[in-house]
Formats: sequence, C-alpha cells, structure tokens
Amino acid sequence: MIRFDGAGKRHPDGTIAVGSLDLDVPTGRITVLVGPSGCGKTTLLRMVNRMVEPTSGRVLLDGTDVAELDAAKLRRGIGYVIQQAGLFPHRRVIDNIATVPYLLGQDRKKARARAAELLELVGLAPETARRYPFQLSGGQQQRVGVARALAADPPVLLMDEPFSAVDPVVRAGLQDELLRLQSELNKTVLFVTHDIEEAVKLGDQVVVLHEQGRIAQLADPHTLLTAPADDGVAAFLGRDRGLRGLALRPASTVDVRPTADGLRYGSWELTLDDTGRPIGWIDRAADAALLPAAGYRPATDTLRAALDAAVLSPAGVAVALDAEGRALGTATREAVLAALSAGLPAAPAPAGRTTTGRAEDAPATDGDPDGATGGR
Ligand SMILES: Nc1ncnc2c1ncn2[C@@H]1O[C@H](COP(=O)(O)OP(=O)(O)OP(=O)(O)O)[C@@H](O)[C@H]1O
Repeated sequence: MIRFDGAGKRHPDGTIAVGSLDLDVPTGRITVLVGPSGCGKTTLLRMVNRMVEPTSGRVLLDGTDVAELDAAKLRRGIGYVIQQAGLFPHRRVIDNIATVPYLLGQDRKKARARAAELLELVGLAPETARRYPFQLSGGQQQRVGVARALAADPPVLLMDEPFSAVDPVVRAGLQDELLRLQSELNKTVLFVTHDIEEAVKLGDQVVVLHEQGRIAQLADPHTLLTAPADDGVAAFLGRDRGLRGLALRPASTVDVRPTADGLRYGSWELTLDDTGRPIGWIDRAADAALLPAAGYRPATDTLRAALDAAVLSPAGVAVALDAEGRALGTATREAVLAALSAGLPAAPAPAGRTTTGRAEDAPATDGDPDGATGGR
C-alpha cells in the first residue's frame, strides 16, 4: 500500500502545490487522482518515486518512508508511464521495453524474450519489436510505454495522463487494455487524469482533488456518480452523470430472448448468416432494404452498450452477441429499460393536484396523469 501521510509540497517561490494530503492507495487496486489543471496531481504522483520530495509529511510504501530508500533503486521498482510515452527515440521498441531489466543487470537475451512477451501482452504485433518509436502511431507508442513500465514486474505503477495524447477511439482501446491487464496482474496503480470519464471507467477508487491537493471526494465510481459530495463535484462530473453511471453496470442483467425462440418482432425480422452472425433487420411488411442490427455482448458489455444497441435498432430490439459476434438472442428496449430500472428505487405513482395547485398523495391505483398536469 502507498500512504500519503500529511504529504505536502511548497516550492521555493512560495507556491503551495499540495497543502497536506492524507490518502491510502490500496494494494492491487487502481486509484485515480482527478481534478482541474494545477491541483497537484502530478506533484503527488511524483512524490511516490521521489521525483518530487515532500516539504512536509511523508509518503510510505508498504510502511517504509520512501525518503529512506535509495531513489534510483526505488524508481526501478516502480513502473512509470507518462503522456507521449517518453520512449527513447534512438532505441528500438524491444530495447525500450527492456530498459529497466538491462539496468537491473538482467541477461540481455532473457530481458528481450520477456520484452517480446510484454509486447504481445499489450496487444502489439511481434514485428513492432524492431521498429523505432517514430515509426509507431501515438497509441502504439503508449502501449510500448505501458509494456516498458511492466518490464521489471513492479508491484506499483504510476501513470500520469498516459492516454491523453491519443484520439478518443484509441484512448478507449488503451483503457480497455489496461483493465484487462490489471485483471491479470493486480498491480497497485496510481493513475492521474483530468478526465472524469476516464477516472470512473478505470478507478476502483477515485479521488477528486481541489487546488493544492485538497480532497473534494474520495469514493468508488458508483458512489461518486450517484452521490457527489457537493455542487462543485457534481459540476465536475457533468450533467449526464446518471447516464454515465450505466457504464458501470453489467449488461448481463438484461433479459435475452434466445434465438431458438424466434427472431420476429411484429413485421420486423432479424436475419442471420450461416454462422449465426446478424446480417440486419428487415421489415417484411414494407419489403424494404435490410437495416443494420446493433448488438452488444452481455458477458462483457455494460448496460449503456445494451441501451445504445436498443436505441439504435430500427426494430427497438438489441442483438445479444457472443464473443465471436454470433447472435445469442435478442433483447427488447423494454427489457433493457427493465434491467436499468432494477437497480433504482421505484418511482411513486403521480400525485393529484389540489384546487390550490399543490401536489398531494394519491393512491397508487388511482394515479391520474391529467390531474398532474392540472388539465381539469
Ligand atoms: N517547480 C515549481 N515551482 C513553482 N510552482 C510549481 C512548480 N511545479 C509545479 N508548480 C505548481 O504547483 C501546482 C501543482 O502542479 P501539478 O503539476 O502537480 O498540477 P497538476 O494537477 O498535475 O496539473 P496538470 O493537470 O495541468 O498537469 C501548480 O499550480 C503548478 O504551477
């Protein structure tokens, strides 16, 4: 575990980057520091590997004050990934990844073999190994940066806006990759971002920071989205935080009608190819062209993906897919909405209006929507 124990940083010019922070970063989990520019995120991250020395308080790594550890040794035991990857331009990818193992005096052949494994682990083709960083895309460079940070198999990973320089699609892919890696590796990850969406997607716990490293809220993503500590945090989370919360709930709760039970909904029919993959929806009544069938994967996707597929479908029906893209069944918009409502408190029946226009309780069986609009 990493512990910030009253850790603060005051620069010689008097700037207080971080006032005094108490924070536990649990072992084997992802903790995300998120907050506006200049709130002290990078300062805090760098206190862990002693690139910044606190001017007050301490940072403890598994109970030991990092100030007591040899800085170079400490850094070799902590993976560090930064924006733009920070690769050595004159070294091939394979040697970039093996940098720390070389420094640790590992046998070169062994270090390279491990680097090749890591290349595969982060989803890069083997031929990437011999290229130089400038021959890679931004997203590929970030993957190499992650592989390099993992090379010495450090228990701790510090990631400072590692994915912010790449476009949103590549970024989402890198985030997915990090979550997949983390499910296998269980590193203690301290991740810095200014993007709240990224924070709630990746964090087991999210620390929302105000200026000078003051904690505005420390919570798991669900709590953060549903119960922001104050208006400032709510504003930072954005207006669609309720909808974004759907991205934290699994799609597996949606009721799926198996393909064997039929693929017709009114005049709409889902057509599949020989392998069981959806081709599209056809409206038998209109004899019109096939329309695309939006799908989602119940095993791995979120409720948000299921809702998206249902909303996009011309038939109002999402296609549930297996990992190979074959149709398992279908889920109506209503089924998705039912799953969505399952986690929420039931809405009471609409109350009627008194003659003074004030709402009053109405029996659940006697809800009168007209009354609610004052229609008579
Ligand atoms: N060497 C320095 N001297 C004086 N002030 C500094 C120095 N380094 C950083 N600061 C200030 O400390 C504060 C925190 O900086 P830090 O880089 O930790 O913020 P951040 O939250 O990571 O910002 P960003 O999201 O923009 O990267 C900022 O106000 C910054 O200007």
